Amino acid sequence: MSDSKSVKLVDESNGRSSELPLLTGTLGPACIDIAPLYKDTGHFTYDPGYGSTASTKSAITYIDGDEGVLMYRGYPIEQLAQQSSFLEVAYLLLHGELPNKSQFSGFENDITHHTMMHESHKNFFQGFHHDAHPMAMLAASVASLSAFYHDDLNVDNPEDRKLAAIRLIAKMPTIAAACYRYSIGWPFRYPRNNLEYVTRFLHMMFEVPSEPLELSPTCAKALDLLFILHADHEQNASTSTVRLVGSTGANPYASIAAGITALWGPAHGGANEAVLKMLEEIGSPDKVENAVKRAKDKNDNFRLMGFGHRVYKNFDPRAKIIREMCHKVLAEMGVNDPLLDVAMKLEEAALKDDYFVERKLYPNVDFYSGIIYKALGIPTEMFTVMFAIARTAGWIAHWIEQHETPGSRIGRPRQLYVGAPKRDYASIDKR
Ligand SMILES: CC(=O)SCCNC(=O)CCNC(=O)[C@H](O)C(C)(C)COP(=O)(O)OP(=O)(O)OC[C@H]1O[C@@H](n2cnc3c(N)ncnc32)[C@H](O)[C@@H]1OP(=O)(O)O
Ligand SMILES: O=C([O-])CC(=O)C(=O)O
Repeated sequence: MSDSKSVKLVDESNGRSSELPLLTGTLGPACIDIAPLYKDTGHFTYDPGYGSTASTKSAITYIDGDEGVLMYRGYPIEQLAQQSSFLEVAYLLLHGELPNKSQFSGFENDITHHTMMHESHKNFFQGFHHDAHPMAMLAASVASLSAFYHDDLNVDNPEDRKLAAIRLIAKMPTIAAACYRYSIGWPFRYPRNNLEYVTRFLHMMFEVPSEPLELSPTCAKALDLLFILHADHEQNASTSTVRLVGSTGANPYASIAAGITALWGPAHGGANEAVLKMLEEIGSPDKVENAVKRAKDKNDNFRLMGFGHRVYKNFDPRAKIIREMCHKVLAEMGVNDPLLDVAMKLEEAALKDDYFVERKLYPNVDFYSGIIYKALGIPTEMFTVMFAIARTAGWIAHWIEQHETPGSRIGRPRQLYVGAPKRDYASIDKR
């Protein structure tokens, strides 16, 4: 490869070399001339990073990246954020319609029934190093669900798929809280099933024996809102991973565990943890200018975490809602976090800077979420775990949709081979 914008293909049979631009497009007959090894592949599209390839049809989530529009099953995210609850949104993603009262109470009962972790499942945690990252424990723990619920699971049976979805959505907060408590050496808490989804999770996270946990309604509402906003986002890297793994017929727990590992990366869901660390590193509003300067320097690998998006070339609508909630939560909790001043100054500086304006780099969902998590007492290492709890609803909705779609095929992208042409093997003493 000669540089990042083109690829050099050499035909050693005649010594000809050609530069092939790294552009999205179709390698048709013209390619035959450039790359003899492609003669028999005919026609395919080269699209690094899948910038313009739709891998599937889906009826779950719609995004208009130029206008900053996001809808779940046709409902604008702003309306869901204001009027719905995470569990209702999970039902909507799974079933395609909002539930009526009896459907919702049935769904809530099903979820509540499955909140417990198997007692033997807890033993897995003892094998983890005490300072393991909670995302590492979460991924391994969710993958291990395959070892508990395999006997009765037939991925081709709609009832089994539904049960797997309920189990995952129900157990995720329990497993997530266990990851946190193990990391600080506290005993696990059983889920208190008389509580609602979000409050139950906060109790499992923070409750200390014999001390009742005081939770403000703002705290629970803020977390529920964050869960709604993170629940789905069409073919992001982790959801595409779930679908790719799912396309092989792998069980849902294995598929979702793969999604968790994809989410962990700092270019994706891991950005929420990276944002907070970046804001702490910047430290004060007067250091923002230097951070922006560094982010623009192509010789410095520092990027503004929480900025930019593959699809949104306008404000991420979720970031607007979270920013507003961030001010509200901090005000109601009486928290004065200087990191919010750094974040606001950073947003202001980037939005005025030609580099960010020309590239249409705006704050994304991860930019302000960490400041709310921090105010709620969630430790930084748990931020991506929080994202994973919410995204489980979207992941499993996609996994189910994939299995319900007739004619779904195994995911199998092609590659553009840029290696050596055919050559003859030489024995080791002749090399
Ligand atoms: C839940 C989520 O997953 S939301 C995304 C969370 N990730 C982050 O916040 C990490 C920071 N952001 C990024 O790394 C990127 O913007 C991504 C991964 C989100 C999107 O990546 P892509 O769509 O592949 O965009 P790409 O990396 O090609 O960037 C386009 C241009 O903007 C620049 N750019 C993109 N994001 C940033 C950033 N955060 N800071 C500085 N420059 C940036 C790139 O250097 C590139 O510049 P160039 O044209 O001069 O080469
Ligand atoms: O859509 C993406 O690429 C990333 C994202 O915002 C998400 O997964 O929520």
